[in-house]
Amino acid sequence: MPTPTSDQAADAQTELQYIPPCQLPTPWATFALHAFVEQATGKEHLAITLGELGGDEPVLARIHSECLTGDALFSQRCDCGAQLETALQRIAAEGRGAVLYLRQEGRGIGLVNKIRAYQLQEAGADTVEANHALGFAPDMRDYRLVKPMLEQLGIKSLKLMTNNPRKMKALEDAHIPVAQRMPLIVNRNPFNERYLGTKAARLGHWIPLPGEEENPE
Ligand SMILES: Nc1nc2c(ncn2[C@@H]2O[C@H](COP(=O)(O)OP(=O)(O)OP(=O)(O)O)[C@@H](O)[C@H]2O)c(=O)[nH]1
Ligand SMILES: [Zn+2]
Repeated sequence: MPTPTSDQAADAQTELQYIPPCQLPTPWATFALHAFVEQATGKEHLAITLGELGGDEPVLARIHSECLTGDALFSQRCDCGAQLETALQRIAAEGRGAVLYLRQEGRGIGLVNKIRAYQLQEAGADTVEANHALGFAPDMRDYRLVKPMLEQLGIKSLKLMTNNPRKMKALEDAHIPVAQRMPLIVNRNPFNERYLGTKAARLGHWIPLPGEEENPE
C-alpha cells in the first residue's frame, strides 16, 4: 500500500463535514450560520457570513478563536467579546463578509485550563507565564482548517480584522491570501490593560501601548 504524502495526511487531519446554513438574525444584520464538523475531533466550528462571497473582491473577515468567557459571559479580562461584536457590526455595515468561529478556546488549551491560567494570573503570572506553568506553549492554536472552510464558502482572499502577527504568519504559511490587514483594537479597560500589554510585549500583537499611535502601520 503506498505511503500517503504529507499533503494527503494533512487533508485527512483537516477533513470537515459541511452543514449548510440557517439564518442568524442579530441586532446588526441577518447572517447565515454555517457549521463544519472536524472529523478527527468532533469539534463543531462555525462560519457567520453575509452577502455574496464569491468573486475576486477580498472579503472582510475575522478568524475568531473561541472565548466562552469573553464571547458569551461578558468577561472584561480580554477583548474577545468586543472584537466579535465589532467584526459583525463592520461586516453588517459593509453588507458582505465572514467570521470564522474556531473552537480553540483558551488559545487551544481549553476552557478549564484557561480558568487555571486565570488563577495563576490572579497570583501574579502574566498570560504567557501562566501557560508555561501549566505545561503549555503560549499559543497552541492551529489554523489548518481555515483553508478548507474558505474554499467551501467560495472565499478567495481576505481583508482580515486582526492585531495578531502570528495569525497573519499562520495564514501565509497555509497559502491563504490576505489582501489587507485591518486593526481591531476595541474595549481597552482596567481589567484587560495588563493582558493587552502582555500580548503586545510578549506575543508581538500590533496593539499600541497607552500613549502610542493607534495604527502602527
Ligand atoms: N491560555 C489563555 N488563553 C486566553 C487568555 N485570554 C484569552 N485567551 C484566549 O485567547 C484567544 C484569543 O486570542 P487573542 O490572542 O486574544 O486574539 P487573536 O484572535 O489571536 O488576535 P486578534 O485577531 O488580534 O484578536 C481565545 O481563544 C481566548 O479564549 C489567557 O489568559 N490565557
Ligand atoms: Zn477572550
